[in-house]
Amino acid sequence: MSVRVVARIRPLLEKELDRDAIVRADRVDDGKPLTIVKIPSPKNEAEEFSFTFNSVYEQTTSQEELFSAEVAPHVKALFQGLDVTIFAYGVTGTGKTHTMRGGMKLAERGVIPRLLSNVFRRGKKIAKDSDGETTVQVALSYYEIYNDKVFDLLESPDKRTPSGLPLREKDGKTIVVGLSERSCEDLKDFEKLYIESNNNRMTAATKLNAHSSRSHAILRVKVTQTTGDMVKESTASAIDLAGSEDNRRTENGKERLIESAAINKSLFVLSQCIDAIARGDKRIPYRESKMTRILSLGQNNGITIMILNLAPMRSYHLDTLSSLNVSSRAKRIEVREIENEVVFKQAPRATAGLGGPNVRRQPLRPLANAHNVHTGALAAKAADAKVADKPIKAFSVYTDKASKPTASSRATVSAANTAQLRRSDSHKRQSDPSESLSTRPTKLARPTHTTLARPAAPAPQQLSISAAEIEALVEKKVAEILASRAAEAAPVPVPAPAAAKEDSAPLQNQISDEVQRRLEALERRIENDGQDGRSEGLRILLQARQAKERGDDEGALRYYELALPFFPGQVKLMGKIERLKAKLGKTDRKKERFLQVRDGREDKENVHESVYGAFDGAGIDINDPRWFPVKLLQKKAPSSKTRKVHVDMEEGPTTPRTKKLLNVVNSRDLSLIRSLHGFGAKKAQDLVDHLNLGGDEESGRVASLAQLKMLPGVGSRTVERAYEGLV
Ligand SMILES: Nc1ncnc2c1ncn2[C@@H]1O[C@H](COP(=O)(O)OP(=O)(O)OP(=O)(O)O)[C@@H](O)[C@H]1O
Repeated sequence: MSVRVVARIRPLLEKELDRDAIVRADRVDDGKPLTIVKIPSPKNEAEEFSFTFNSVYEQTTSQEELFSAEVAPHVKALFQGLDVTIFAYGVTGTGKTHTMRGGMKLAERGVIPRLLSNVFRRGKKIAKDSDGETTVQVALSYYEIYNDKVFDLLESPDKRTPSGLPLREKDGKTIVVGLSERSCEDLKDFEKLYIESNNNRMTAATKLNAHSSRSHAILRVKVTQTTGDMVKESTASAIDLAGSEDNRRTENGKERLIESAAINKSLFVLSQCIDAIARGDKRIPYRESKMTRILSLGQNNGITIMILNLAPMRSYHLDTLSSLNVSSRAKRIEVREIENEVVFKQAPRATAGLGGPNVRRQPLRPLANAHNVHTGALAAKAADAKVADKPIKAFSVYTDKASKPTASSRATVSAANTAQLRRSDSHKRQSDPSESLSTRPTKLARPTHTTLARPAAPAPQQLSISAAEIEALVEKKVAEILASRAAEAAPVPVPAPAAAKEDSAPLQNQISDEVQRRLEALERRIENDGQDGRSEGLRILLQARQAKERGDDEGALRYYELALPFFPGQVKLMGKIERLKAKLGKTDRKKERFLQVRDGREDKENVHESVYGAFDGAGIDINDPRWFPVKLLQKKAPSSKTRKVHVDMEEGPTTPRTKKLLNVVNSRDLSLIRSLHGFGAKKAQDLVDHLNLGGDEESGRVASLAQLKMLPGVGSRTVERAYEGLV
């Protein structure tokens, strides 16, 4: 499975003015292809956000150029049996339909007709080259998902039922019951069908765009190649997604809000799936929305191309940032190292403010969560319900490649912005070593946030930061640094506890030089810790936690097991492993029994005995340090005290200590027996039960230590420990 995420900036439309264009394509270096989208910060024009993609297509890119670069190369793969899925994602009016469907003129035709044209051409060539031995059939289905309901676009709208077409599982696949499929002979055939069915597509007016598409339109092109008995089937899916705009800026009515909630939910799941595919996760949450479920997204070997459509206009500013953010998450894995960079410019640009005569599209209310994926309240709710801990945007922050920010330029960054940046920096990844050094997130960048956050003049509270507060700050920062390290190694950022972030926000703005110094010292300490493997272990643990949080139990188990050698004998960690194993049906009962001992669910004191008694020869490698701390494995030579006990038990006279021990045992008093070393609750209870079976206190009396050690469940080691414990 592979994902490619590209951005396409549409040209200015007739009434749009050049001076209102704020989105531009850029490259990491001269001579390199365009891979960066740059957009100013809505809060501070002096700052510019950079989002990196696999490829960026600027305003002048023609339909032909886009198709040749992004889709045509995969037609071959389609005929080799791979599934190809192409999405157009973006805000209403950014050119999704133009990209996928295009105009009527030949040059304006979009991805879909070009794809079909290529498919028919290649199909014919294959048939010809095989002298007719191989036949190629092309069949289409075309449907839309509107308000989470599936409607067949090849059928007339009056045949629709309000609930849409049902889904069923068949042979492990999700099928849309009753969805029609039409075979297509050639391009003309296709165009006729496609034009007809597009008329059926649900469109509804929103304030943003009178022809706004409020449904996802999915065209599936099934290619069947038959050679004798051999049948090869593959599917190309082209999806024109519904607009991803923020409801709060569209003044939608109730009906539109319901539509938007459904759209946002499915787009959210889509972005999660794309992310998961790109990370190479085993678990893709494709079942969580109808669209991804029907597409079985990420379930087969295949190629997914996501085209992010962008309007260059200022009036789309916040929505553009939102969708850049979503798509960059998807892209992050492909271009791992330099996504979502925030570039601090040297000096504020003398650009116009956010207003302007051409700002027609949205009132630019400053939204605190400008970087959220879907900022609509309903979407947030849906997202909360589905994924309680949606990963935070992974903004890497680095200094402008031309020069590092000077003190003065740093000072231009507002505290609010830096708080936002700080939140994200904990998820920063390492730079791609292949990138020039100047473009890499510099180490300087991370601590700089705190410097940036420092008010120009020290606030009075700054002086009142107590040692405890500094400690708390340092703690938090360490957690952030560790999380950041983990994020560098892991594909997905760890969501740091929201509460902690909220708490720290006001304080972090007051970070003093002292804190800064201590943070640096701590960083160094963590670096040094790394040498003894502990921080590596912590990093793996964090990865495990991330996997667990995204519901990937298999992955979590793998990481926990990997972390175990760094923390041999760690009871909690082993407990986690066993619980996960139990959940995944992988429990080894014998190991579980051992863990009961280790967890204190069984007698901890008796661990030696349990190790050698219960597990000896039971298939557990007791020399495996993952399971047993070395200390416990080394059978110690009996101490002089132990030897004394042996003598005492076997042949020596009854000492006061022996008497005392036997008295406790013979008292049959549970709490007294439990107070003995080596006697946990269960062992004590077993002993009392056994003694009670033996008759009254006189007849059932234990007369010697040798007799005591013969009792079931007691053993010589227990007796030794109990004896030693009685000082
Ligand atoms: N690359 C382009 N070249 C020329 N015109 C374009 C381009 N992209 C978009 N347009 C024009 O911009 C307008 C909006 O595009 P389009 O309808 O494709 O947006 P959309 O994202 O599909 O919107 P919706 O979500 O409402 O369907 C249309 O008039 C379209 O012709």
